[in-house]
Amino acid sequence: MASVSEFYAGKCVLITGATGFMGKVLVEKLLRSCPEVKALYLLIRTKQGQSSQQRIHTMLQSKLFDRLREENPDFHKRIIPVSSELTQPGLALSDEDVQTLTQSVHIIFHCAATIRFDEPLKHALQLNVIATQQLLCLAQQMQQLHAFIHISTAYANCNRRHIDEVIYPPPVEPGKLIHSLEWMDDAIVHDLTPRLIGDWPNTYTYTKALAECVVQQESGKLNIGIIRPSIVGASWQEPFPGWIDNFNGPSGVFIAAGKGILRTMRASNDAVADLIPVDVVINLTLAAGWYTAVHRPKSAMVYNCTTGGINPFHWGEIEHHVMLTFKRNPLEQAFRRPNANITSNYLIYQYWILVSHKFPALLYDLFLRLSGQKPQMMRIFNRLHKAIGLLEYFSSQDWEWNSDNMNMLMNQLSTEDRKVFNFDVRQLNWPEYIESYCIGTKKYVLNEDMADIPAARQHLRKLRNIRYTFNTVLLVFIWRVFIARSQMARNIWYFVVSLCFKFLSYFRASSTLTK
Ligand SMILES: CCCCCCCCCCCCCCCCCCCC(=O)SCCNC(=O)CCNC(=O)[C@H](O)C(C)(C)COP(=O)(O)OP(=O)(O)OC[C@H]1O[C@@H](n2cnc3c(N)ncnc32)[C@H](O)[C@@H]1OP(=O)(O)O
Ligand SMILES: NC(=O)C1=CN([C@@H]2O[C@H](COP(=O)(O)OP(=O)(O)OC[C@H]3O[C@@H](n4cnc5c(N)ncnc54)[C@H](OP(=O)(O)O)[C@@H]3O)[C@@H](O)[C@H]2O)C=CC1
Repeated sequence: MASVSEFYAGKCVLITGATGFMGKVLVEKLLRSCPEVKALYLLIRTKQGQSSQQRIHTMLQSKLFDRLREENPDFHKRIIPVSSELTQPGLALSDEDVQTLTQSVHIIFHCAATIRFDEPLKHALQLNVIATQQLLCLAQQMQQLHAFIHISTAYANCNRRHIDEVIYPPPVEPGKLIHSLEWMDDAIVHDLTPRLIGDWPNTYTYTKALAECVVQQESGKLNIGIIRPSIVGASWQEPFPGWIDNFNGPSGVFIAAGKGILRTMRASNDAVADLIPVDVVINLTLAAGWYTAVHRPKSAMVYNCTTGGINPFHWGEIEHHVMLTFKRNPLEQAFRRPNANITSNYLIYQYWILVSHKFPALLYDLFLRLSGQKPQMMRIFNRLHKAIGLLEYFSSQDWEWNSDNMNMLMNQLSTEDRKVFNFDVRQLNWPEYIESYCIGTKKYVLNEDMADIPAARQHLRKLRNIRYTFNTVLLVFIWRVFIARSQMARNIWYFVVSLCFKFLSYFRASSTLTK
């Protein structure tokens, strides 16, 4: 049987969402590990005045492609950008492009989606469900298509505790919802959203559940694979450890904690933190493309791509390793020294929000006002609170995913493919991974130079001295106010001072005697 890279040789691959976090890693890995692949058709919309060609050109300059550029400088020749706005009828493809795609594409990887938790339902439905439906419709017309791989999420069924590798019945018939929302204006949909999404925490997970159902309904004779990654984090090994380029999921939390802004968050210490490195997800996705095309399973195969059941790690442990890493490798211009704690107790959480977030923000904004600058800290904290509020659902509980298909797929690979397309998360060393993840946020998200770490450490020492001074002044001030008002406080104060004095005299006398 052909190996994975032999299978992709001479094949034309269509990818949506190629400019996104996972899409980029997919493009890079496909070109690097399957160098004989014929062409990658990337469906890209124009954005901020940039055409799809210009956007690809910019994307390929990024550090992510450094290794590939070195190994194969001509790699870009296999990339064919196709202008497409997925929320438009017919995916806004030109007739010419439809013809090319239907004649030549062999495998589709559908990654595009809106992953915002606060996306208005109509838009989330348009992109995550209707666009998927349209892409499947296009796929049905493709003459040589071997496999359609849909990227879903492990949280599409987060209303359940135990999640098998099956497509569950949808919360509502997708077609009916699409028709009902068509005539409603945005305000009505907004008011109805909580009722519609029911047990789901946001429009993202809800529409991803509907999308899976659409994939099943519209699959016809297509060979379908559905990949359900959990919380996708920085790369573990490839193209280099720690690569990450966004603030989504835990990355923003790590950065905010490293900068000393975030001091507390609601999460359960003992809940499993189901992070999965992006390169693991992409390796599994490519292997699933191969398996689906070669074995043509009768019904859609679902792959829960998670770590919790195989190599569990908990939020409490993540907190410990994140703090350790940022103390050793501080971020530049930190607001305060990194010191964050997670708690599942609502009252304790509110207390720390007040004392460690709001109070310092107020003080800092006061300082900014007094020095003639625009206050900004309270605004930053309000946004941070909104973001961590949206993540809380995922960090405060855990789920149990069955990953039999992931294990089955691994057993189907040759020894060589298991190395090249490694998704064996038993080998993942969590403390090492979390360290390289945090360093990755510093290097690739914040573009900070590792050579500037001594200066960042110096800045932390300065912040520590400011804190000591501030605390001492505050203590003396409070005590002075207290002493002025209470006879008992004065008596305690005189007692403590005389005790110290006596101790000092005794210490001096005994040291003179011993000389
Ligand atoms: C206490 C420390 C120790 C840590 C241990 C505990 C950690 C617990 C972490 C728990 C994490 C749990 C994560 C669970 C996620 C599971 C979900 C399922 C997985 C998936 O299937 S999909 C991926 C998940 N999707 C997301 O993560 C998207 C979530 N984001 C949003 O919905 C929106 O961004 C949000 C939060 C509503 C904010 O919207 P808005 O205010 O409109 O801001 P923008 O998004 O437009 O961003 C503007 C600007 O700010 C940057 N940004 C975004 N987020 C952050 C952040 N957290 N910190 C700093 N900066 C951030 C963003 O990049 C934009 O910058 P520009 O330069 O582009 O303007
Ligand atoms: N990140 C994670 O933690 C997880 C992600 N997933 C799933 O993985 C997939 C990829 O996620 P991720 O890479 O993180 O997401 P990103 O937000 O990074 O990327 C989304 C991609 O979709 C494209 N896109 C969005 N809207 C349109 C549109 N109207 N027309 C054309 N293209 C569009 C974006 O293009 P543009 O650059 O033009 O905006 C971008 O390329 C998604 O299906 C998501 O549900 C699943 C589990 C976890």
